[in-house]
Amino acid sequence: MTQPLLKLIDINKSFGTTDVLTDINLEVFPGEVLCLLGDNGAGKSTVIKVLSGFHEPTSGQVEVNGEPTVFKSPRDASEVGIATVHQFGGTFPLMTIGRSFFVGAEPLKGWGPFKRLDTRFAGEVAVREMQSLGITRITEGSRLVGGLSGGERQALAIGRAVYFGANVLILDEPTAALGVKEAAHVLRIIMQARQKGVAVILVTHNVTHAMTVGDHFAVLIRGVIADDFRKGERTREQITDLMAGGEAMAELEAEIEEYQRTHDGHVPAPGDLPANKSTA
Ligand SMILES: Nc1ncnc2c1ncn2[C@@H]1O[C@H](COP(=O)(O)OP(=O)(O)OP(=O)(O)O)[C@@H](O)[C@H]1O
Repeated sequence: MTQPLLKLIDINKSFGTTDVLTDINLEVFPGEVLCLLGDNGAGKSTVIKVLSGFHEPTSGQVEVNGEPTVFKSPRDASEVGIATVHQFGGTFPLMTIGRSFFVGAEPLKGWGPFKRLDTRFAGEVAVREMQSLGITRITEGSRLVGGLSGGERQALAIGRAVYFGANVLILDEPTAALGVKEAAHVLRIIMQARQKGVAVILVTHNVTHAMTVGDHFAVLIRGVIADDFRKGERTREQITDLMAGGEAMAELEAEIEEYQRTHDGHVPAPGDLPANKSTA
């Protein structure tokens, strides 16, 4: 098997006395979609922030292509080809598509003090890259980003990341704010990035979306990987139950342990534990 592009080994992350991630082990290969699933507060964003250089882990090792690597900043992660696209594509509504595509890496034309953005080139490349991801409605690079749909903005951001050489694409809830058709389009784009050999890490609450495009799945509950499996190894119901029930079960287990600790190891009788907080 080829080497993982990116690997997390025994990663722990604490903020002060709060342990947010515990012994996270994950790997992602080229041309593979790894889905990171989990309920609110499970630690998904924190994993992404470790992977993209925003947070240094408290302990553990990140490897890129088998090499131990320390990201001191997001720039370090982006230099090795790790790109993160956030929910709304991280694009600028008042910019043209072309300018937004090249922001920070503007293609210039002219000479010396007369250098200016080559708007035609920028627009052409942006439109071509969006079209290569199946967004054929967009033909003018001079259109404003603010007029694009949510799915089109995602395509612009993903196209940009791939064009600038991303080999690991981290997508943070890319379908969360989209309608059904737009979400399907974004999932298609993810498959296209995967076919280009990009390793995709898809962070989502949506089990259906994950199961549609995922090759490998990790379910986070309270900062721990509660399950790690490949396509076809779990049913949709099993994953949904784990995500919905895992948190409540962990809470109950902690309450029972606490009761036993403070009651000489006795098992709690009915009524001894706090009333059920869940209304589900
Ligand atoms: N800088 C921080 N300082 C203290 N606690 C933090 C910090 N960042 C995150 N946390 C805590 O870590 C836990 C995990 O948060 P995180 O944002 O990673 O979860 P998530 O799975 O991405 O949730 P959501 O789906 O709601 O975005 C939460 O309890 C959060 O309050």
